[in-house]
Amino acid sequence: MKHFLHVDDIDSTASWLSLAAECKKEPFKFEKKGKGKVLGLLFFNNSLRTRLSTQRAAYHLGMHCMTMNIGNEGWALEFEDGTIMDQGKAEHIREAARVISQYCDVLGVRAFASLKDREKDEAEQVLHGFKKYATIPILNLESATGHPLQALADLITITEYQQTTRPKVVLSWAPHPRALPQAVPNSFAGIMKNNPQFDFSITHPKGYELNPEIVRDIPVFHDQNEALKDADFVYVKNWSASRPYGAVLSDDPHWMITREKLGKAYFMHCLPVRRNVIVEDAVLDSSNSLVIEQANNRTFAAQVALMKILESL
Ligand SMILES: NCCC[C@H](NC(=O)CCC(=O)O)C(=O)O
Ligand SMILES: NC(=O)OP(=O)(O)O
Repeated sequence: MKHFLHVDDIDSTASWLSLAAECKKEPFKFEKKGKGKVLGLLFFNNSLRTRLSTQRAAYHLGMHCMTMNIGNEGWALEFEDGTIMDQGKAEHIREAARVISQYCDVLGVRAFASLKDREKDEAEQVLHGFKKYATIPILNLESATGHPLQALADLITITEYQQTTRPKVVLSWAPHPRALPQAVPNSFAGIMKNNPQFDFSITHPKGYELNPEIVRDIPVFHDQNEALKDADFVYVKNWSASRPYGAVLSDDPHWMITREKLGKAYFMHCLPVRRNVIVEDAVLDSSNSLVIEQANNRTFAAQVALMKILESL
């Protein structure tokens, strides 16, 4: 039984990418693989792309899909052990995960970082709670620290559009009015690190350092203009600071991506994106923007991850 929790669960980039291309060319080629199987999708947070693309991927594989906004519609879940449950939490993860495992064959979970309690976020309390107590494989639909399905879709997109063997890919921070998680930039940096064929670097203001275990030798620039020079792909995302944990230290509009800054590069973002805050209209409305193609590749990233899980059952 294989889970898909992290970009490191992609055991061979080449084989996953070629399977994604096969699925994209002929989406129903493997429609017998999931026959009679049920995919459960649990959302503790909002979603457009992840919810619909994963359902679509399940359809391509002949799986039945059940989706629940567990954060709003389910019983409030307790994750701590030994608690006297006389407050707001009605059900313990120990029962909930085992019960769901009787109804589903694979379980997708979306549970963002709280951005309040670093320890709980880094321990992936929700995702790992389901992994520990469910008896079926778990698919990460964006957790506290990672969004591997997004990173896989992004990798598929870059390989489709790259014009040189070693394109320059830059991950750039951009301003946002709210505090957002580091899950997307962590997984994008992680998948780039696992694929050294790309000339990858990161740019962000001081104080927005990503997880040092992921960043390690990746070049980091605090001067965005210097970082973006001659880039082929500019992947843009806001994230909140690591110290103080979850803080918004800067809303400097000079970090917004403009047409002038982008030059000839392709623009990438996982969506949803705030127009004229993260990036100006002229970029999103130009042929340099790959955001719609990235969102399309979410279906095939999910289809490949589900196929790998189904093969392991
Ligand atoms: N799944 C893709 C991104 C999800 C989330 N973005 C957001 O919550 C943006 C919401 C806003 O713009 O208010 C994030 O950054 O991890
Ligand atoms: N990119 C992404 O995960 O989008 P949703 O949050 O809409 O699922």
